[in-house]
Amino acid sequence: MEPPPICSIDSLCSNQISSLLSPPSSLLLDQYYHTLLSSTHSSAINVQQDPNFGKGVYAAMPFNEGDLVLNDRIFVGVQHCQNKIDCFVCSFCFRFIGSIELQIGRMLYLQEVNASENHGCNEMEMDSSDEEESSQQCGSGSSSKTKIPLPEGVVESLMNGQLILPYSKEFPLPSPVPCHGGCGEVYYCSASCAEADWESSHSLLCTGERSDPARREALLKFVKHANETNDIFLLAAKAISTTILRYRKLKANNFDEQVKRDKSYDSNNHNFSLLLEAWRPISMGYKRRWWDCVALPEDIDSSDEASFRMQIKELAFKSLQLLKTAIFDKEYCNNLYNDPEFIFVSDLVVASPVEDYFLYIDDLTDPNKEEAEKITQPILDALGEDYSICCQGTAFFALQSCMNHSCCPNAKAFKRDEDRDGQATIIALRSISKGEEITISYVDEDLPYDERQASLADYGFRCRCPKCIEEEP
Ligand SMILES: C[S@@+](CC[C@H](N)C(=O)[O-])C[C@H]1O[C@@H](n2cnc3c(N)ncnc32)[C@H](O)[C@@H]1O
Repeated sequence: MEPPPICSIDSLCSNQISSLLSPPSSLLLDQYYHTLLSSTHSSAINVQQDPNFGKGVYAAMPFNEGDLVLNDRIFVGVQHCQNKIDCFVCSFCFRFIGSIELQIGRMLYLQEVNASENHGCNEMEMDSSDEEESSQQCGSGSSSKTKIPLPEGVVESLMNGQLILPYSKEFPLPSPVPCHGGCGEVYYCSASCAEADWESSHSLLCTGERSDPARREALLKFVKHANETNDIFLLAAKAISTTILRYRKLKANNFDEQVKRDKSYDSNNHNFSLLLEAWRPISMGYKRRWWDCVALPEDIDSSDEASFRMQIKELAFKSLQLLKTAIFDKEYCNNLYNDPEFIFVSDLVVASPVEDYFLYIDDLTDPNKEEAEKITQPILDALGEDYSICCQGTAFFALQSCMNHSCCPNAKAFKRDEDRDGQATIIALRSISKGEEITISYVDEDLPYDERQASLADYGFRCRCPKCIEEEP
């Protein structure tokens, strides 16, 4: 197979690219995380470096079992393509929107359309998920055998608000706010989320009538390619767009000041340092090349690994070229990011209010339960197991991504009842003393030693936590 062509930018700007990709200095790291922790009021933790494990998160105060250690905001995140059929969520904070009726009606309607068109997205799904995981990820249709369709017109009545389900008022959801760029693709839980998303990335990625027609066409090609291959490219597009927009903002704010201060300043150098500044949240994160760390799918023999990796490397290049055509920014593209290195991403999960609703109905006592179930049972039968599908996606969390793994962790990522959006919530599993490292488990820590190491190999490292050192044969 032909290796992908090397873009001339690599040779023209190789110095700048390598300076962007080189690991940040300890001083920069300390300054960055100090500022990030104070701006997010996360005074309970700090980020320190260890010669063996790199960055890690440490307790700046003691925690008791069950205490909240960290609520980490999403820096960039995307909902998985197929999950969009099942869960209608805010495109910025991933909170469920609309109403219980709209969630259910929309899910049943879109599952039906999807089944009849029979063209799923992510046909070449290639993240570390195994088959079971990716069927959960796709959600739709996973339990179609046990589903009993609703009488005609019911789905429509759920979607248009004519049918109100008993007790659904106990689960109010924010009204959907459409994207003001007019793309009709994304919705939000509030005007402030719509604005924040527009400002941070969507103004470059919107395919609505406010965008230039040539760009729109190029963007649609990029999105189609991502949907047909791997939606990690959509996350990368958000990260790149966020950087470009941060850069433009920094430049606009700094330019006049610099000219006033220093009439002989070198604008090229200055712009490059602003670009570095804009890229900082990503450059500080833990990064690896995507095609190197994607787990080898089970149906691919290890002797074919090299050609598999070459194939997905080409996919990444193709995706990057399509994105560049769509959101070309001369200064950004000539200086930054021609090499799809990817930040360490985490799963994004938000529990479904539809599941909570049916659990609530189940907990009612007769005669209220009996009365409610006359209406809700046929709906539950139509949904099958899909009634509990949660919002799933991938996101980059600036602080959570600094947390090292341990097979005997003292904290875990856990959604509490009040956590209704995509933020990463970390809870103490036991008492943690001040100064102790806070660790989470990336895999099931109850698996035997060999299986843990095999699972962690998908994350690209061999675990050296105290439990593994002790159990090492
Ligand atoms: C999400 S990052 C954690 C933060 C990272 N230490 C850093 O410097 O940014 C995951 C990476 O940290 C290292 N790491 C985390 N836990 C480890 C462990 N238990 N044993 C060995 N390396 C570990 C591995 O290099 C892994 O790929």
